[in-house]
Amino acid sequence: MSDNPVAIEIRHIVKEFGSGDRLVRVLHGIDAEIRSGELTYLVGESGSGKTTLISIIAGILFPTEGGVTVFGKDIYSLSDNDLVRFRLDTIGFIFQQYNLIPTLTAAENAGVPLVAAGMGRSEATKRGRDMLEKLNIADQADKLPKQLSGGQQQRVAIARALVHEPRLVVCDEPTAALDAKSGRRVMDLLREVALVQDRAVIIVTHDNRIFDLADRILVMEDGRITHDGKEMPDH
Ligand SMILES: Nc1ncnc2c1ncn2[C@@H]1O[C@H](COP(=O)(O)OP(=O)(O)OP(=O)(O)O)[C@@H](O)[C@H]1O
Repeated sequence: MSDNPVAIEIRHIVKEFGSGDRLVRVLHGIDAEIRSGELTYLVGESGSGKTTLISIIAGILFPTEGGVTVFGKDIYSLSDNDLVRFRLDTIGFIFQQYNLIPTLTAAENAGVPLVAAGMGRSEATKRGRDMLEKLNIADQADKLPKQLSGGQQQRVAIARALVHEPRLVVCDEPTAALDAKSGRRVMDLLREVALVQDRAVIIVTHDNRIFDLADRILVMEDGRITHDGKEMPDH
């Protein structure tokens, strides 16, 4: 186990959907710690509960039981408003679908989280542009999403996730749509740009081409964590 400080503490998380006869328990009391300064992967078969767990960690889905502390804040004891604010300030999301706004340029798209947090548009776009520069696509900053390749759109989405310098970055299948080389490049970028001191990155992935790039792998099966280590378990 590494000596890096604990960034996220997950305490006995139970999640149920539905009620009565239709009640399904999807997470069965999960305890785990995610450390800062590490790329932590969450791996498991379809339906094992990965998206449900990261949604709870990211403060977008309330657990049925249990709690989550993110950088010292017990997020489910916050008021709704404080939770929204905490999420905006602290968390960056990268989804498999890029969800770029088609009518905004790349730089404007990258600046969206800053506008959401109250910054003026021109300053937000400038910072969006700076982040695109870090990701080596400054020359695409004034284009609309439809004028960009898939890999370029992916980098705009990454810029958007990182522009407000969130301490926690949550990625759902960030490399699934990419060829092997671009996938590794995205992981290098995440390590370089997102993973500075006091920050944490959680990546949900099925992509065994990038398993060797993890600092830590948590394997989920049927709503439980069944493996926690630097490498995938032997089969
Ligand atoms: N809103 C919901 N209502 C009822 N069941 C749900 C709901 N959301 C998820 N589930 C169920 O919870 C289980 C876990 O789903 P989840 O999306 O977390 O899995 P996953 O590991 O992320 O899967 P995938 O890799 O396919 O995205 C599944 O059986 C799913 O059908």
